[in-house]
Amino acid sequence: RRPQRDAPGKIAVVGGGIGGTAAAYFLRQKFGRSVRLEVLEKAAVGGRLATLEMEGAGYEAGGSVLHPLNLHMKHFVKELGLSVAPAHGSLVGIYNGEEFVFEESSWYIVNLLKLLWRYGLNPLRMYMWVEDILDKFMRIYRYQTHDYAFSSNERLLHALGGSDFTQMLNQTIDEAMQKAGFSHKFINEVVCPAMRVNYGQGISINSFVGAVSLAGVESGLWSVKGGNKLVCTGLIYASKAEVIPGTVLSIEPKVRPRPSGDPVKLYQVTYNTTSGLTGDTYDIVVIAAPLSRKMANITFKNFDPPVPDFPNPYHQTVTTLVHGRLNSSFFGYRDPSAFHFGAIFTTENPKLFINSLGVVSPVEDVGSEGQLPLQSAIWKVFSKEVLTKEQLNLLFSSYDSVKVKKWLAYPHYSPPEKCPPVILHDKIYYLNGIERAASAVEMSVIAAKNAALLAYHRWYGNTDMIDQEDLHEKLKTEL
Ligand SMILES: Cc1cc2nc3c(=O)[nH]c(=O)nc-3n(C[C@H](O)[C@H](O)[C@H](O)COP(=O)(O)OP(=O)(O)OC[C@H]3O[C@@H](n4cnc5c(N)ncnc54)[C@H](O)[C@@H]3O)c2cc1C
Ligand SMILES: CC(C)=CCC/C(C)=C/CC/C(C)=C/CSC[C@H](N)C(=O)O
Repeated sequence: RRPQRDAPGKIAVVGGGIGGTAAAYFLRQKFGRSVRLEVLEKAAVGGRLATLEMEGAGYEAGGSVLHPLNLHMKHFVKELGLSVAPAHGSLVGIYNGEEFVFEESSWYIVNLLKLLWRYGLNPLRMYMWVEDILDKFMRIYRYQTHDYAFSSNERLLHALGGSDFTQMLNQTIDEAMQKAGFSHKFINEVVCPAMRVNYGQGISINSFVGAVSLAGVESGLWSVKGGNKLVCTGLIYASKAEVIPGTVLSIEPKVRPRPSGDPVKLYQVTYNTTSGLTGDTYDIVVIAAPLSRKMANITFKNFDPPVPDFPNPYHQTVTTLVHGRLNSSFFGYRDPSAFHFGAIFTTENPKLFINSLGVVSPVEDVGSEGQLPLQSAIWKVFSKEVLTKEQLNLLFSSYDSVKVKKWLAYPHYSPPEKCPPVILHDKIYYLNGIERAASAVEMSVIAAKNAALLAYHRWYGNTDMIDQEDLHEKLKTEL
């Protein structure tokens, strides 16, 4: 479609994580070569995609695994000439604080029989339940390939799975799975550990993020060779955006006269750099960082009506990398040689001070099978609080190095949830509201593409490309 007006002159993207860098990429794709794109980043490009160095090698410390059906991320890896590394599989044990309630065997048939014996058909039914949700979720790729955009996160979810999807934000994964007939034992012993390993929270999280979390323990997971953050630096390069190191402090609407005399509406973005306070004006602003006082902490000055606050508490998760030997007796194994788990998930137990732990491989070498857990290995521990020396001494019989990264990792989920708006003002778009539905790398990319399409259609007045009803039916007949 031929644009009826000039392209915007300058666009600011606040935040250089996967959401911000993907937004820069899609904005370039839509608005073309002439627009100046600036990505304002207060820390490191990559954001929650980051590695920690240990003994000369890098390990994923934040977002680490991607699903085989995360098609945007797959596309980026291909387009940017990066390589996929399959996540290595290790034997999983589910620990309840007293004993292992499930111990994975290296024999497929043994696992099948154990699962059937303990949980009946629940595991198979869960797989089908998640597949049904994923099937609907995949519709987003078709909509976005055809350039359709949504003005709110709720409308986007509704277009994928109707009111079943939007309702998922109003109930816990516990309620949803109980309603669907899953047993308490299965929910507590299998579903809950998956929520704890992925989101550091139990079965009271909303059922949409719960389903995403269950997808996050399926087989076929992968990561990016060299580190997932390479996608972010690659997207910056591909989008020809300029990264400005600085902390955005405030955004304010301004009206300036054009050379012709007509007024033009712009946004004044003020940011702090190492050389002091500075700023610039932009036609469009895309915010790609969680907006709350403890996170992006941006003041919206002189907006009428005011841009509201979004009370959106984020959950603290601590990643601890430990090079050492696990103390198998802590987990009730007197004979260390019988201990064969490379990943330990946990059920809800107030006595437990960890959510999970697992052997990890360096980002350069992710495809290789993990070391035998008995030998000294690099373990990644997820916990709510920073582990004390005493706790480390309980978990490990010996260790020589420890690295810690404290995150405000993802929303603290507490349904019913309401996602913050995508449109904060005429030409200010916000990506991270989608995290209230589910926080995951691919979710940020989907939100980034949606914001870029929305910004483009609203700039050129293509109202027929926004919030179309029955897209699934309409696109069935369109090739
Ligand atoms: C420990 C952990 C494990 C995870 N594991 C997975 C996983 O395995 N798979 C998965 O899919 N997801 C995972 N996630 C979630 C995933 O990492 C995030 O959902 C995703 O990376 C969010 O990307 P984003 O760009 O939206 O936000 P961010 O990555 O947080 O990017 C926001 C950026 O904005 C910058 N910024 C903030 N405020 C300002 C400001 N005022 N001015 C300028 N810059 C600012 C920040 O420095 C940051 O770089 C995990 C998250 C954590 C913490
Ligand atoms: C968005 C869709 C459809 C799928 C994403 C599934 C996925 C990969 C979910 C994981 C989300 C998450 C926050 C994981 C955190 S921990 C990851 C891993 N277990 C680790 O040990 O680092």
